[in-house]
Amino acid sequence: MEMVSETKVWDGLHQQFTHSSSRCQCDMRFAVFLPPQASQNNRVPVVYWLSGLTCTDENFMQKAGAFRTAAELGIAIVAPDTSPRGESVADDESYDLGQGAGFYVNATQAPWSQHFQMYDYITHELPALIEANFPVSNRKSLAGHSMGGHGALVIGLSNMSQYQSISAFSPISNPTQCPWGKKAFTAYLGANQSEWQEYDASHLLANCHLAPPILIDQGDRDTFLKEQLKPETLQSAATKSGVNITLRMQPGYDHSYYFIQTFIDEHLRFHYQYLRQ
Ligand SMILES: N[C@@H](CCC(=O)N[C@@H](CSC=O)C(=O)NCC(=O)O)C(=O)O
Repeated sequence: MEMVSETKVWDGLHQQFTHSSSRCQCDMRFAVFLPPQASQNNRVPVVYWLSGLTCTDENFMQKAGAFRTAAELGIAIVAPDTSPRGESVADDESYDLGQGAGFYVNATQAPWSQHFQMYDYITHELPALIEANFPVSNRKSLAGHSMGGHGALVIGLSNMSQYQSISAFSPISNPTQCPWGKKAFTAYLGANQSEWQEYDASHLLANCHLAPPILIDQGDRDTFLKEQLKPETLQSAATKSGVNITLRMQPGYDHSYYFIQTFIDEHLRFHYQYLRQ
């Protein structure tokens, strides 16, 4: 691991790193916020934040305003990049495919499959790296926005014993049935749509009987709401399986980090209930 930056904030530390990823076969970048309570004698729990399309490790850390409450509660935050990157990594000229748009899946199709293994990277490689190198415990939760909300729901619902809780802002809730998801899944997973289901939160939720606590916030003035996000499908899936989720429609809010900034404290306090021991 190589440190790229270190900055004191709210008595804690914001740090950025690059490291060589065995799963993605390239250098990957992530950011960490360590609260002041973190030390080798006091390992703190972690919220993994998964960002949306076009984001890097920096969008959430710079725009969400999460550090004051994370420092108060003693929660570390890890924000990975949203895809592999680099000149030797496959890309597409559109903003919703390729670099910056990894969709948290393990790609099976050329040219993506060599590096785009984001599901395994987020689920296995990154937590192992974080737990080996930082003063954190193995108690962890997932949160994310839009494409990252999809990632948080899919990874949390598929690995329930690993995560204490899941939250999402404006998640892509039914990616097999929306334009962003169809485009990405066709490219990364191929044309056989039965291979897509394991990465669709609505499908996973409809077919499970138990889930970690789930909180979702969605702005009703989000321009992506009807065509791309479809939270009503997630609610129907939860109703079908009898799993309880909290889905809050927030009047007047859009898809931006202004919305995330408004409710991030509530999401951190939600996770804290389940992360503290
Ligand atoms: N056309 C826009 C679309 C990109 C966008 O809105 N990205 C969101 C996530 S959308 C779903 O995953 C985002 O978080 N942007 C970064 C930010 O800091 O706001 C565009 O090209 O920007």
